Amino acid sequence: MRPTKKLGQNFVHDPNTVRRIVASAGLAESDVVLEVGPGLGSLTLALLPACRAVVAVEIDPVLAARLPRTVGERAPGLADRLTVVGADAMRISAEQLRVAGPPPTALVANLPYNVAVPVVLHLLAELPSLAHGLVMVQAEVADRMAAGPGNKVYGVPSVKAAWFAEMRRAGTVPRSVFWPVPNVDSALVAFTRRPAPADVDRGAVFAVVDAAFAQRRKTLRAALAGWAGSPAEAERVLAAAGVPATARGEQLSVADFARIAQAATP
Ligand SMILES: C[S@@+](CC[C@H](N)C(=O)[O-])C[C@H]1O[C@@H](n2cnc3c(N)ncnc32)[C@H](O)[C@@H]1O
Repeated sequence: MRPTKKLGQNFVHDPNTVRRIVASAGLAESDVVLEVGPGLGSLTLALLPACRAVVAVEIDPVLAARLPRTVGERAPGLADRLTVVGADAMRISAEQLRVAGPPPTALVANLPYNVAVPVVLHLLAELPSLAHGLVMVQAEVADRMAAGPGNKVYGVPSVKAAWFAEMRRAGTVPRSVFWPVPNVDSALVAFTRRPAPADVDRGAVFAVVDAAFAQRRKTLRAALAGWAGSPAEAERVLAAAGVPATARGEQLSVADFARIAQAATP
């Protein structure tokens, strides 16, 4: 096969890395694992003995068609634990996965790098059954996903990820374990879902986050003026939320953003 860059096809050929990913994922025997982008199946083969079932979502029809055969040849005793769904993980619905079997409880994936953040956010939003997981992503993306307020790489992905789960870095992975070798290093991010930080519409909170970081260097009074309708209204909402109007988005936690959205909700 010829790997395509567009689909982020860099395959892990190192058995130690694959074992490390599975060990770091902290799977229980009862877990149903959602694997995004199984590719040639190296991670899939290591996941199957460690959990109850694997649902593998692969966008590339050639790879999706080939995977059951690979598992049938390499791990015939475990082949009935695998379901392959040929689909785009960024758009997949809970309903599409429901027909594939029991709801997935864990996400474990070596993600296609160009869409890693939107895939993780989409799956956490769409599948409330996902309680924990471990993903391999580009090292800089891992930093951003796990960053807290005040960190220089804290931004939209950090806050949105924190809405759904506690995210933490779980080690780095050298580029040499991939074929073809990518021009970036990778890192692991582990997560555990947590209750939503507030009883407020997620879309409303994310709209505040997008507005606050669209003009990162500005104070919230200025950055949120367009979102609120005017600088005065932004100031009123911020005061009601107990957030200083002179603060910047990069200083706020997801709970602060939730309070701002709540204060703006009639
Ligand atoms: C980085 S490779 C990982 C392959 C394999 N898991 C491994 O570790 O060797 C990413 C995989 O995701 C697939 N992929 C890319 N975009 C996708 C999408 N939107 N939905 C599902 N799979 C996707 C690619 O075809 C590729 O197989």
